[in-house]
Order: sequence, then structure tokens, then C-alpha cells
Amino acid sequence: MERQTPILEVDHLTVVYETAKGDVIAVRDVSFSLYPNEIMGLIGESGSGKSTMAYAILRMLKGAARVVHGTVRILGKDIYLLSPEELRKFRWSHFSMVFQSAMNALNPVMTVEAQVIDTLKSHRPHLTRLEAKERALELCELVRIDPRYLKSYPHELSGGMRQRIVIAIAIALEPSLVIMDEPTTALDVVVQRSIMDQIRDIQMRVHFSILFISHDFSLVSELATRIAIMYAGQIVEFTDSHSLEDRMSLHHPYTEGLWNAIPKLANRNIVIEGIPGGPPNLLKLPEGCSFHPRCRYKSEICSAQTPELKTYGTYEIACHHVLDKEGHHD
Ligand SMILES: Nc1ncnc2c1ncn2[C@@H]1O[C@H](COP(=O)(O)OP(=O)(O)OP(=O)(O)O)[C@@H](O)[C@H]1O
Repeated sequence: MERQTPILEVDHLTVVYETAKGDVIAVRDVSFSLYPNEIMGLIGESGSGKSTMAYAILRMLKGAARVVHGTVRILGKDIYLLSPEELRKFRWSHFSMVFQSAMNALNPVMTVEAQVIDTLKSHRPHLTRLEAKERALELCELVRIDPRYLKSYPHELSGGMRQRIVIAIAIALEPSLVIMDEPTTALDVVVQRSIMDQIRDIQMRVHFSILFISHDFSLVSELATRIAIMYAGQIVEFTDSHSLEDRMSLHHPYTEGLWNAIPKLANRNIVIEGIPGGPPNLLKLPEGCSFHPRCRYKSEICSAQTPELKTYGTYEIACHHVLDKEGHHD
């Protein structure tokens, strides 16, 4: 299939937190592209650098965090070369975001309708109030919220409804890219499921690309077609979600560990295996492959040489043993 021009291009991105103890390299030389209408998942354990990468892409890093290398292009524009005013115009119109905490994203002293209209009018000043109100109604329909809630304040809505409103605001200006960072994590499982279904439904109706960040592998594998697996600031694998289960032996050992840690309904008696050990200290990564101290397949080369991402069919995997680890399976 011939690929279109990417919506998002991340090229050799490296982000550090400058701390008294030294630079914490939270994102290390990450490159990938996201294409029109594509939903790409980004998963990894807590502390692997997912949120830092999201904030870097959005040019929203704060405090001690710095992009020290690499570029981020959205619709071909290097967003770090935009002036603050250009960035303000570009954000929401071309890319937007949905974070975990809807409560923090919404203004507690404005009605939902005022907030939707505010976003619309600040980027499309020529819209009349009536047109903005009509668009707010349309958006309500899209996220399946009864329009009467437009007159409510955020605290009057449930967590799931608030998150739907945040999604409505994120897509209000028809951006090409929406970055979602754990958008359902704060919600209970039933609401989480309904929001996931809705995200898929909205994306099919209005078409935009999504970078969906989560630590929940099963959630991501249901939504995304392509998945990036992040470990200690690096992408160690790009995989497609269709054949995940069938070909588990042909994945990075970390991917295998994350997958095996998911409770499977069909196999209730199976003991869930976690990944031994914990994430490495980002101030001082292990030599060679940073996953090797936790890896059951490791050999001498793993502590001596950093594996590069290599292509295996539709996958890219950074592991010295991906082809021979099959024989190690119990
Ligand atoms: N302000 C900071 N100063 C120093 N290090 C930080 C700072 N914020 C984050 N880090 C470090 O950067 C690394 C990446 O953090 P990040 O929050 O991006 O990971 P994450 O994968 O999104 O984790 P989570 O799922 O818990 O949000 C972590 O090891 C974290 O300790």
C-alpha cells in the first residue's frame, strides 16, 4: 500500500529532565510517523517516557524538561520553529489533546457550552454565536451527550461525561491529529469501555489520526492498528495489533512480558507472569540493551551491544535474540 504524507513525523527526538543528579533521559532518539486516519498506540510501563514524549510532541514541556535533539513535524511544520502566536493558532486547529484528568482540562466556573464556544471562537473569530452554538450541538451529538448538559458546569457532570466533553472540545476544530494520554484511566471499566467505543466511532466518522498513549496493552490493542512499545525512553518495537497473539515468539521480550501480564478471559487458570525486576534508572542505563537485566533470553551480546530496530515483515524490533528466542519458549 502506498503511504500518504504523514500527519506527524517525530525524528530522532531526545528529551531530558535536567536534575541536580544529572540529565534524566526520558525520551531517547525516538523516530516514527503517523499517517492520515491512523490510530497508533504507545504503551510502556510507568516511567517509560510516554507522557514526556506526548508533551514534547505538543510543545508543552515544562520546567526542567528540554528537547535536546530531534524534530517534531505536524502537517510538515516543525512545531519548534513556530512563533508562540503561530503555535497558538496551530494548536486545536490542526492538533489537539485529551489527557487523563478531564477535571483539570475544563474550567470549573464556565458552563460546558461557554467552553466549547470559547474554543471555537478563539480560533474561528468569524463564526457567529449562533453558528458556534450549532456546532456545540453537533459536537454533543457526536460524543453522545444530551444537549441539555451544555448548560451545566463541569462539577455537575459524571467523570465519563466530562471526558466526553473534553473529547468534543479536542475535535471541535476538526484537527488532523489528536494525542490522547491515558484518556480513560481515571474512569471505571464500564465507562472506559463506552468511551473507547466512542473514540473509535468518532474517528471513523470524522477522520483524524490518533496517538493513543496507555499502559494498558489490551485497551491499546483493541483500538490501534499499529503499536509502539516504549522501554526506558526508547521505542523497542513497532508492531501491528492484528497478529499480536499468534506470533508472540516474534516480539521483543518486553512486549512478550507486557502481553503475558494481561489477564486473559479464556484462560482463567493461567498464572499471570509479570516482568521480573523494575525499570532502570534513567540517569544510568545498563550497558547494551537497557532491558537485558530483566530479560530471560539475554546472552553476552545483550550487555555489550545496543540493538538497533530491525524490520521483520511488518514489525520493527530492537532485540538481538528475536529470531532465536522461539526455541527458548517453555
Ligand atoms: N520533573 C521531572 N524531573 C526529573 N525526572 C522526571 C520528571 N518528570 C518525569 N521524570 C522522569 O522521566 C521519566 C519518564 O516519565 P513519564 O512521566 O514521561 O513516563 P510515563 O511512561 O508517562 O509514566 P506514567 O505512565 O507513570 O505517566 C520517568 O523516569 C520520570 O521519573
